[in-house]
Amino acid sequence: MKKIYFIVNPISGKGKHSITLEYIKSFFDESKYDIHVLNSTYKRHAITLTQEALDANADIIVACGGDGTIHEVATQVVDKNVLFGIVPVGSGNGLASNLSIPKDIEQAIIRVRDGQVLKMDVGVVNGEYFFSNMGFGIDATIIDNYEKSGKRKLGAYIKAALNSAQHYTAKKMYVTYKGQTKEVNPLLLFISNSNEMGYNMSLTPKASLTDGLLDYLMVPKINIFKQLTFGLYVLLKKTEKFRKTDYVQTDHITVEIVGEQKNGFQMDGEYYEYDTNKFEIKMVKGGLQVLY
Ligand SMILES: Nc1ncnc2c1ncn2[C@@H]1O[C@H](COP(=O)(O)OP(=O)(O)OP(=O)(O)O)[C@@H](O)[C@H]1O
Repeated sequence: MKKIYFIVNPISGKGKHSITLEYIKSFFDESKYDIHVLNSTYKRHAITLTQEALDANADIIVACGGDGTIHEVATQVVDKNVLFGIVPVGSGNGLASNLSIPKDIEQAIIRVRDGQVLKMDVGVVNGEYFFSNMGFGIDATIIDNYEKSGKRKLGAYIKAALNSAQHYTAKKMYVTYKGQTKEVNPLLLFISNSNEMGYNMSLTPKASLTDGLLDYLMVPKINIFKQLTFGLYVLLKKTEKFRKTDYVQTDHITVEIVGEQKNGFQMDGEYYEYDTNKFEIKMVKGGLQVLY
């Protein structure tokens, strides 16, 4: 008998999905599978629910939500003998797209039942896991402003992006990789495991979930016209060809932010603030066994 826990974020995406125990059971043979459904009722609740599933010796734990929910569930199962599944009902669904997991709920549940296992790499920043990407530049500021707005609509996101573009101030940082240290003032300092950010967009099209490497992309603070040009390179998925871009693939990066003691960054699309100015980013190769 296989024990499967589905951890559902009921507000993911537009919150219009309804993944109930009865619905999920209709896909599984009851003599072979013991199915459980747990709904998150507040931010980061999925972490506790995943612990509950682990304590109950789950064989498979499935995150039903967007990249935020995937982050909360997956952090608990890295390097554990549990399979991880995804039913992508978020708004962006970057990681699920990179794994070619269908957006159709029914098809995604069938992947959990019949799919193959991929041992995917996991990023680590100062001991915290991330699965898609993290960043110290304007992406972090946009997410911070968006979260502070308290709204979850696309309009709030666009407003946060415009506001951040106007008021963003680049911080001086020292970045070290492959034995060399560079001083940078980034508009973007983006480190990615996945080749998709969601909405079919990518800053790091060459990234692979299984190459043991992180893709580092740094674009310095540039004027608004050059930013628009860079936007075109993003749409064409050719960011590394933009003249000012520094793009490398490596398994170890350190970032030291000059001047401030408290520093924020985004990780899998959520904003975090740490009481340090030194960050070490590395990988757990093949640390997550994901069904796809
Ligand atoms: N019941 C709840 N009420 C409020 N927030 C919740 C609840 N359950 C989970 N959350 C929080 O909702 C946030 C967003 O979740 P998630 O990433 O799954 O959806 P999304 O933002 O629509 O998708 P994406 O990240 O792909 O754009 C997460 O930070 C999660 O902790």
